[in-house]
Amino acid sequence: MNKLKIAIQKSGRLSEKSLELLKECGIKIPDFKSKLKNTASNFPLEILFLRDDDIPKYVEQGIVDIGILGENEVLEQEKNVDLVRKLGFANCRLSLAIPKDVDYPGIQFFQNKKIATSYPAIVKNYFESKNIATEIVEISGSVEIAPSIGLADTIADLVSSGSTLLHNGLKEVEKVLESEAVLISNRNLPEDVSIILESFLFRIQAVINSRENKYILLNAPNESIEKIIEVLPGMKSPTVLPLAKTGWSSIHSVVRENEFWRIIDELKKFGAEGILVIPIEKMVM
Ligand SMILES: Nc1ncnc2c1ncn2[C@@H]1O[C@H](COP(=O)(O)OP(=O)(O)OP(=O)(O)O)[C@@H](O)[C@H]1O
Ligand SMILES: O=P(O)(O)OC[C@H]1O[C@H](OP(=O)(O)OP(=O)(O)O)[C@H](O)[C@@H]1O
Ligand SMILES: [Mg+2]
Repeated sequence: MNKLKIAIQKSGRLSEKSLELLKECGIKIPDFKSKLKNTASNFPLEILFLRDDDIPKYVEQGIVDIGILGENEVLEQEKNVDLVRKLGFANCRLSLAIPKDVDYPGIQFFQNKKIATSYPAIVKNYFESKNIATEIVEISGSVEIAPSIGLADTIADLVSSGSTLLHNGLKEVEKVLESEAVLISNRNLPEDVSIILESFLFRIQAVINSRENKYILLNAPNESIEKIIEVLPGMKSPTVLPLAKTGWSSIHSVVRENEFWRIIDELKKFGAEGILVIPIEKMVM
């Protein structure tokens, strides 16, 4: 039987979360730390552990069928691959930063400036679209050091918490793009491999749904049930069960993680009590 071949980052910002995703999809990889190529024991998947920069090329050439890496790297390399789906981790942005004591009047500041970056193609396209002439200095890491050693006037690099910029005397002035981990695929997958990919994506969807949602249980006076149901969407509609105490019911539903606190406040207003919120292991819609 044919296998789906996936490339994930060997070590770095994406590796742990990529492996965690496979694990939550129920895929077992024996002895994964010591082998750069491995086979899952319970799913037709072969895993290659690579430098993230090499993944787009391998996917384009069909050496692997799919890969997990940062959207920033996919955009930079402009390879012929399909971006299949976003994965909701390794969220960051590619931003322009300048020395913190320098005034920033607006994007024209960058006219004729030297910009150090590991993302020359993205930065070049960005400034070309704005008709601003710049000189790009390509470096592969420790980009934030460039202005302080006279290598460039400014930088374009990935930012998440902003602490690297802060510790290197820089301030963020423009966001070029937002990025997160994505799954990319070769454009000409054989039929049997596409079928395995579909089944893998189905599992990923269930895992991501479960991460984005919580199961909620609460008790409410019967006269509030209608109002409470209005704020609790549920997968179809909430489950309502009578409690032993007359005039009261237990309501069960699913809420989105990012709406959770707003919903809780409304529920309390309608007299909800004993609210329990439980993580969901897997969620198939
Ligand atoms: N501070 C951050 N917060 C969140 N995500 C980040 C951050 N920095 C980088 N990333 C994401 O993680 C990806 C991998 O980053 P990492 O620093 O591990 O890459 P690398 O040094 O090029 O690794 P490799 O050794 O595999 O070439 C980046 O392309 C980006 O998508
Ligand atoms: O805004 P922050 O939370 O400080 O994160 C930003 C830093 O993270 C990334 O580097 P990383 O630590 O992955 O090192 P590397 O570039 O050497 O791989 C990025 O290149 C920035 O330097
Ligand atoms: Mg790399």
